[in-house]
Amino acid sequence: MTKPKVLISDALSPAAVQIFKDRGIEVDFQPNLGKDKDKLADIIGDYDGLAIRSATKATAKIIERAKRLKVIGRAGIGVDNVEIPAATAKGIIVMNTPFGNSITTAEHAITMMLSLAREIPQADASTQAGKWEKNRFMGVEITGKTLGVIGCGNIGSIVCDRAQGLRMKVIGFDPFLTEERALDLGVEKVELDELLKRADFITLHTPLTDKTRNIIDAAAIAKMKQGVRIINCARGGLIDEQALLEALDSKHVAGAALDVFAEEPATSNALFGHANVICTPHLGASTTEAQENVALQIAEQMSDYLLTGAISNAINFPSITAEEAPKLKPFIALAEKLGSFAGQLTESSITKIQITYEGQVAEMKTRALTSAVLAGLLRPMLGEVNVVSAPVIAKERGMVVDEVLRAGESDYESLITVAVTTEHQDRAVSGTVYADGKPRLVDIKGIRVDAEFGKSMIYVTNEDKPGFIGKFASLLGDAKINIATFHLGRVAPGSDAIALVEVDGAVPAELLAKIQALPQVKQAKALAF
Ligand SMILES: NC(=O)c1ccc[n+]([C@@H]2O[C@H](COP(=O)([O-])OP(=O)(O)OC[C@H]3O[C@@H](n4cnc5c(N)ncnc54)[C@H](O)[C@@H]3O)[C@@H](O)[C@H]2O)c1
Ligand SMILES: O=C(O)[C@H](O)COP(=O)(O)O
Repeated sequence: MTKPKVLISDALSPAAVQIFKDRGIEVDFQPNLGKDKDKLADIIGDYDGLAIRSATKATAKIIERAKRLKVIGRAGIGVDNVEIPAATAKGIIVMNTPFGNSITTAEHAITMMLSLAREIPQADASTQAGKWEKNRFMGVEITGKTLGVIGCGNIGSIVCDRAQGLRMKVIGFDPFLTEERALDLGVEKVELDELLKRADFITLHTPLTDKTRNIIDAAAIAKMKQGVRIINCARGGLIDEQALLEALDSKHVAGAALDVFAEEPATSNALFGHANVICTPHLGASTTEAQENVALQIAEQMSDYLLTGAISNAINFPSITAEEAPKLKPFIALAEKLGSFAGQLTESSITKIQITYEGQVAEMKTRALTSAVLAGLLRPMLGEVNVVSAPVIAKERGMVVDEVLRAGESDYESLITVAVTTEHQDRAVSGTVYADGKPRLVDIKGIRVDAEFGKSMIYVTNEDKPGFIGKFASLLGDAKINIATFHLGRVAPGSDAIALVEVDGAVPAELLAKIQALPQVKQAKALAF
């Protein structure tokens, strides 16, 4: 067998090079190559593995040229620099190291908060310039102050712990934070508006998703206390930078500490030079310890995959063997989509997930399928959850996951049902795979349907009364949204009904609001698969 060949195109710790060599893998270490996308595109065709940090953008264009690439390994957490659908379409595994730099990044957020409270960078620059401006710098104490943590996952929860050590009162907003987990963390669980209203300091620790983009915008800032200080060591797009600038100018926001920016590398930014802004160039994960951790871990994971086929911490595929793969593949897609369907409809903490496998699918590797359901379910909230970490995350968050296996009890050869219990409601959705290998939705909340999962869909629950379909279709027509497929179902004439409509293109928020306002409509949601 020829030796697999790996390219390291970012500044990983050299520890990774040694691991690859020790495992018998040829390795090419070009720490600055990631910044030169043309050169990367020219040479990527020679490699089986690509190891990166955040500087390399593994775009669809690069992936297209990666003729023999089998694995992209991210030595770190965020994989927003990898076009996952493009990699998945080519069968390239994308893996990360979800925990290796969490402590270091949490420490950076705390450092930024303290620097902000005492204006350390500004005072340092002034002192070293020989100004001795003792009266210019008047800090604030953090003891007894309220810290609002938005996103209490791996990093956020470490920040909560450290802040309590600094005698702060910690309040947290995270839709996936259960009361039990909040109690364990010693955090008061609050809604976002309350956090914005009460916090003296606000720190962000969510992934960048459609739901979190610009979570701190002008409207959110308007709800904050006068003199609030904001820290962002997560992702740039979480803050509307223009709105922040205006709030800093008006002194509504007393200071901001930013490690990440809407556009990176951030060599110019409207916030640069503001007296109350302190910045670092995406240094959250930059400690010797964290870089050793993530480099060693990614090199081991990539070597395992290239040499033995074992998969761990994959974002886009569960751990399965080569023999199992072809049979499982369509059911994995079904499981992820059913989970995603349920996840996109869920707005409060999930307490229980029951997955029932009936017929032939009950004899397959249901653990992998359950992981795929959980990854699909959690991803709309958590962004970078993968099939390996999804069960751990679900457990950590106090979600009970039940698998039920039944041999040949349904009308279908194979049927998967995902039932989700939240603090407020129960919801079940079932699907199957037909002979064409495509996943289908066959039951939603006990209502029979037969629908494929479209890229962009509108899901409506309504009262089965005359007039709804006409009004609904005209709203779409007025918005110039083309209907691709239309599926209706109901419990009984005149009772609860659903409409599941595939449309061409994204669903604008204004259109959704108009659908929601129709008299027969109980709920309208835009879904993406
Ligand atoms: N600055 C850096 O160098 C650096 C280093 C590592 C990670 N990061 C970034 O930090 C962020 C957090 O990483 P992590 O490892 O803690 O991730 P995580 O997945 O463990 O935690 C993210 C948390 O955000 C929560 N969340 C999702 N949507 C939310 C919403 N709308 N409102 C509030 N909470 C929401 C999730 O429930 C989850 O608990 C990520 O964006 C990651 O890419 C940055
Ligand atoms: O997501 C991450 O792990 C961080 O953003 C760190 O990115 P870096 O490896 O480029 O420092």
